[in-house]
Amino acid sequence: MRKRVGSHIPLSGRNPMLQEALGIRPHILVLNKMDLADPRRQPVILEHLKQQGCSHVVFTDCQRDGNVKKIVPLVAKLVGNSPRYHRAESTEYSILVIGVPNVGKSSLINALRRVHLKKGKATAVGGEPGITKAVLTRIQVCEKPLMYLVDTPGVLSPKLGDVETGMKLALCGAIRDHLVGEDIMADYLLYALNKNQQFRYVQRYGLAEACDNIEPVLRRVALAQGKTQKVKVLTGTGNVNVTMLNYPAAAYEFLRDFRAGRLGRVTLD
Ligand SMILES: Nc1nc2c(ncn2[C@@H]2O[C@H](COP(=O)(O)OP(=O)(O)OP(=O)(O)O)[C@@H](O)[C@H]2O)c(=O)[nH]1
Repeated sequence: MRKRVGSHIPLSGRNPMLQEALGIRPHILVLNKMDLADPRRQPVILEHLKQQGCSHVVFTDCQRDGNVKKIVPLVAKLVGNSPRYHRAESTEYSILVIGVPNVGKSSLINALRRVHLKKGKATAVGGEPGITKAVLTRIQVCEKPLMYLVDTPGVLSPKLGDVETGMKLALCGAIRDHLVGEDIMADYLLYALNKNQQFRYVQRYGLAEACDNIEPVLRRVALAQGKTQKVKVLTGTGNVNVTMLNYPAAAYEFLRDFRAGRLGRVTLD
C-alpha cells in the first residue's frame, strides 16, 4: 500500500488517520511535484519524516518522470521484506494510491505506465463489471513484476489541524479556491513567499521591492495581465463607464503563477 502528498507541503499534506490505518502494511510516501518545492529543504524534511517513523520517501516529478523509476523496485523490496505478504501462489502486486486532491495521483499512474510499459494515458484493465469505475479500478503500471495501482479520489483529513494547514492545502489546490476565497489565499501566499525568502514575484510583476501588502502586488498583477473590468457608474449627468482593476482575477492569476512554479520553488511546511 502506498500514499502520497505534494512536495510543497510534505507535512501538512499528510493525513494522521491514514498513518494509523496503514499500520504495518508496507507503504511508501511519494512526495510529488518536487520541481515546485525548494530542493534545499529536502534533507530536513526527510529527517523530520524519519523521526515520525516514515523512512521510505521518494520525491518525484510526474510531469518529467523524475525519480518515477525508483518506485516499483522499492515497492517490490518492501513487500518482499514483509513476511505477511509472502504468498507463493500470487506474484502480483496491488497498490493503493492515497493522497490529498490535486497532488498528482493520476499523473503518477500515467508516469509509471510511460516508464514501465511505454504507454501513455492510463487505461483500466481490471475493472469489475457492474462496479462503478470511479470506485475501484485497477490499472496496470508494470509487467515485471506485475503491478497494478488502484487510484482513489483525493482524501482530506476530516479535521484539519489548524487554519494555516488549511491555507497550505488550499494553496496547493487540495481545497477548492472559492471555499477559502482567492483574496485571502493570495494574501497568505504573499506572506509565505516572503517568509521563505522567495522574492521572484518582485521581478515578475515589476515591483520596486518586496512588500507585505497584497494590494500593490495584485494591482501590478492586474495591470501586467490586463485584468481589468468596465464598471458602469451612475452620476448626476448620466452613466459613465469606468475601467477598474479586477482584483479577484488578479488574485487567481497570482495563485496560478505559484502553482505552475513561476514564482520560484517553495516548500510551505
Ligand atoms: N509541476 C508539476 N505538476 C504536476 C506534477 N504531477 C502532477 N502535476 C499537475 O498537478 C495537477 C493535478 O494532477 P492529477 O494527477 O490530476 O492529481 P490527482 O491527485 O489525481 O487529483 P484528484 O483526482 O483531484 O485527487 C495537474 O495539473 C497535473 O498536471 C508534478 O510532478 N509537477
